[in-house]
Amino acid sequence: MNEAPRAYDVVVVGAGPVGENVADRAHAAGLSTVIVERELLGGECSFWACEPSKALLRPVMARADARRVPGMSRAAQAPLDLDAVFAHRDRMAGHWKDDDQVTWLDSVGVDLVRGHARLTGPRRVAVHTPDRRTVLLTARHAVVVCTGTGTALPDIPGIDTVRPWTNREATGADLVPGRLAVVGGGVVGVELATAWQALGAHVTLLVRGEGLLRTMEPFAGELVAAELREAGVDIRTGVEVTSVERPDGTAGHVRITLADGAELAADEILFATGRAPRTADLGLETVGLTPGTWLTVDDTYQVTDVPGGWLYAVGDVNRRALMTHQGKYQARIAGAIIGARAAGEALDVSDWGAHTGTADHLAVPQVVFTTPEVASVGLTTHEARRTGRRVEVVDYDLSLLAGAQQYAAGYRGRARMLIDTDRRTVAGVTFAGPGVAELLQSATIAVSGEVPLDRLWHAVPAFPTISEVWLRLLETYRDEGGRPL
Ligand SMILES: Cc1cc2nc3c(=O)[nH]c(=O)nc-3n(C[C@H](O)[C@H](O)[C@H](O)COP(=O)(O)OP(=O)(O)OC[C@H]3O[C@@H](n4cnc5c(N)ncnc54)[C@H](O)[C@@H]3O)c2cc1C
Ligand SMILES: NC(=O)c1ccc[n+]([C@@H]2O[C@H](COP(=O)([O-])OP(=O)(O)OC[C@H]3O[C@@H](n4cnc5c(N)ncnc54)[C@H](O)[C@@H]3O)[C@@H](O)[C@H]2O)c1
Repeated sequence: MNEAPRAYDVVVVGAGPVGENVADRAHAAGLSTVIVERELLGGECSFWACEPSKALLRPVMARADARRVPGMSRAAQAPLDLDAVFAHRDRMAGHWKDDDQVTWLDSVGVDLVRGHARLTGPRRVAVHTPDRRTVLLTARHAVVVCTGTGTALPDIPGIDTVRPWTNREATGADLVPGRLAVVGGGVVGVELATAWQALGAHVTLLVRGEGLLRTMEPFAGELVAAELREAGVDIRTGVEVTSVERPDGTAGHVRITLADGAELAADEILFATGRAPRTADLGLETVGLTPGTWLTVDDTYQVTDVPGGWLYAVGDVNRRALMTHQGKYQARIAGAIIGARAAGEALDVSDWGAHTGTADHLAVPQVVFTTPEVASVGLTTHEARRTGRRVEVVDYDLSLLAGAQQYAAGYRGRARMLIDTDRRTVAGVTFAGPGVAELLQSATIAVSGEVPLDRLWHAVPAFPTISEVWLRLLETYRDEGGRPL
């Protein structure tokens, strides 16, 4: 039975990390707000992506570090305690329960409707609830779509018969497969190959291109590939999976055929082949959009092809920067924008202004949790070439740092800084090496703050830490200049 429509200022669809933050900010701006969720509040990140994957990787990375510390190396040779690792993962995934998020949502004054939401026209949303009711919602100011993404499975013969792993199975499994094939050499592929190899699987990484982590500086993928190989991962580059099947039925192994006719067998196959927007069953056709497509937005997160300025898309679903922290940044800005527009206030839409998304394309920080870690922000040389930016490139070998030698015997790592030649500011930084993740915020501040090089000389890194790389990069630039692209 349908109830009478409930009117709110703001209707948020999807309670992943991004939807939760949009709702919080909209409510904080004085707007009545409801959020709709069909699975668990907290979304992919909390239960099947960031949290469980990092929980699986933390012991792996700590053991890799310990193995390089003199005096600890022998103690760190033991296999991982799988029960303890999985118990940690289960805890970090909140045991796949969202009670804490419900309590939090309640505390910030946002209403919750559980069920599957679909647009039914401008400013209108119908929610089909688990108890088969339809709740109708209308929005006075904004509907904000934060429905995220799911694994984009390639259209390969047999794929629907082999029970392929996606990020959900690969972050939630309790049993270690004997042989795991991972398709895709992006972030998900390399992180989960790292985790499952260390947990005891024999991992084969099937990569279409010529290297790993192709959107980052090439040295990052090379360092990660070298360590994966040392750990026993069979990396095959330049290969294309053309079909998959379980010849002995669902319990048997997966036979994987490659474009060159080669075959291999695995117990499970993980597709880490990118993401697809969750917009196929969202009623997009009722507002003139095509179901299943990404939602293109302007810098205020309004969907560009929908008139009236009431439809926003925030987080993964707008494809600007598919990371939790970046989506939450967008959520804070979008909440402020919706609040300001509702109050009739003027918007500050200049770059880095309060009402424009800037960091999600000019200063996107990312950490890849592998051994070694990779951390990058801002431009890469590839991006600089593509966009025609005038930059100079400065490289430094991290193993030369006293801090790196203290950190680990035989430390291997590298850093690259891109200097904007005209403005003499830092346009991008990439670090690859053990322990570099926590260095990243220093680089993010330099890039987003557009800190002049002359002032960076006064930001003195402590001795002996890996952060002395900042000083060495500046000295290299002073003494040798940067290499123009
Ligand atoms: C394996 C893996 C590891 C990752 N690790 C990291 C990491 O370490 N750091 C990082 O920053 N990012 C990481 N990411 C990316 C991160 O998970 C996403 O960027 C983030 O989850 C996006 O948040 P979101 O709120 O936009 O979408 P989601 O988290 O996908 O949430 C969307 C929510 O909308 C709900 N929903 C969808 N459609 C409807 C509907 N019609 N009605 C009602 N509800 C609906 C869904 O159920 C879901 O709860 C990882 C991704 C993967 C796959
Ligand atoms: N630590 C983190 O911040 C983190 C961790 C995991 C995921 N993420 C985010 O999640 C998103 C998704 O990650 P992802 O690794 O799935 O996507 P991705 O786009 O980064 O990488 C997918 C890879 O799969 C390859 N591929 C696509 N189709 C293929 C096919 N048919 N056969 C072989 N290879 C194929 C692509 O060429 C690409 O290299 C990323 O945007 C990433 O930012 C972030």
